[in-house]
Amino acid sequence: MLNSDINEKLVGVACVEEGDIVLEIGPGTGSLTNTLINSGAFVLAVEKDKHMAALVSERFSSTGKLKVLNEDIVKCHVRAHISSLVESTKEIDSDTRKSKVVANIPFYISTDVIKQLLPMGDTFSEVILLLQEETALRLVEASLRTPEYRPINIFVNYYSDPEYKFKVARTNFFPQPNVDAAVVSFKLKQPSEYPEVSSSKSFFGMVNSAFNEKRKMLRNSLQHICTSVEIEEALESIGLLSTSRPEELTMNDFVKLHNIITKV
Ligand SMILES: C[S@@+](CC[C@H](N)C(=O)[O-])C[C@H]1O[C@@H](n2cnc3c(N)ncnc32)[C@H](O)[C@@H]1O
Repeated sequence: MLNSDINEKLVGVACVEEGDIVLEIGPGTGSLTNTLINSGAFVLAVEKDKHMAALVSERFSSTGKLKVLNEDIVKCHVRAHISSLVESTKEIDSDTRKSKVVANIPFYISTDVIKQLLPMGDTFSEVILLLQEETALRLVEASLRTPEYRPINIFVNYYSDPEYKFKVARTNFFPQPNVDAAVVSFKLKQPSEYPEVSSSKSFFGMVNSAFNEKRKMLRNSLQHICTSVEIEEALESIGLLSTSRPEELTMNDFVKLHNIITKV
């Protein structure tokens, strides 16, 4: 369970307003749920544990502000559930409003949740997560030419504008974990704002191939797409060295490279 001051700060970062629809993941006994409901939100909570789901549902049943799905978030059809909720809240203009995600997630599903939710800019305006601090720093602050720089950084920047909000010391949790946490906000891009690539599948396929052989130069690791000479020419045409390795390219560099080498 999380200290109530931190719940307040977490909800404050999300600027939750009366009538907002908020997805919460793993509500447990409902301490964050309580703060969300008190801020005027309607909460869709996805809780894997049957007993916890029943408990939290019962706790807030009189408010009419909580719907609990007893499901694994990773397998849940989030988009369909949110859009039917938006449809059913008649007084709200469903064309203009966007739902949010505010969650103290189980740390072990962080990567799966990020991969699942960040491409949902058509459904959510913002995803605010309490993550393990190390994960938060790796996702938001990993710099070029460091071992922490990975395909997930390209993924995060492709779909969102991430921001590290604040650290949450382990003493704010009960029971106390062995690690500190941090709150990160991911402002989701609308699908029309995604970098222009012919296919996101082909783009991330190229990024993953590049990082699979991280120590190799791109002119060697991407030879399944085109010849090494063509890769060298493409790199030089976007102002990079022909000997570049994946950790030297920003997300925009990868986009430019992809758009050239998939056309040759
Ligand atoms: C509040 S979270 C834990 C948060 C804390 N940051 C941590 O990692 O220990 C714990 C809740 O998430 C639920 N949970 C765990 N995995 C889940 C999943 N895949 N989908 C939905 N709920 C899940 C658990 O049943 C539990 O009630």
